[in-house]
Amino acid sequence: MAETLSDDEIAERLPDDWERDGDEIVRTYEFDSYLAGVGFAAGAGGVAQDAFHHPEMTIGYGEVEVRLTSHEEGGITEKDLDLAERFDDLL
Ligand SMILES: C[C@H](O)[C@H](O)[C@H]1CNC2=NC(N)=NC(=O)C2=N1
Repeated sequence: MAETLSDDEIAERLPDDWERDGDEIVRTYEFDSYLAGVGFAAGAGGVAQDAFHHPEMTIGYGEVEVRLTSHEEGGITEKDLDLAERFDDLL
C-alpha cells in the first residue's frame, strides 16, 4: 500500500497548475466547449480505470474540475501525483 506523503513532499512534487486542498489535489481544466470537457473527462476516466485509481470529476460549461485523493490511505499519495501528470498528458 502506498504511504501518504508529507506536506513538504506534496508541495515539492505537486505538478504545475494543480493545487492542494486538504487531503486532495485539485485542478480545473478549461476548454473551448462543453463537449471538449466531456471528451477530456472520458479520456481521464480511461486513464483512471487503467490505473485503478479514480478521481472525482465535475464537468461544467467549458471546464472540468478534477480532484484526487487516496481514499484507502486517507490522504495524498504517489498514486495521486502520478495520475495528475497522466491527466495533464491528455491535453
Ligand atoms: C477497493 C478500492 O476501492 C480500490 O482498491 C480502489 C478504487 N479506486 C480508488 N481511487 C481512489 N482515489 N482511492 C482509492 O483508495 C481507490 N481504491
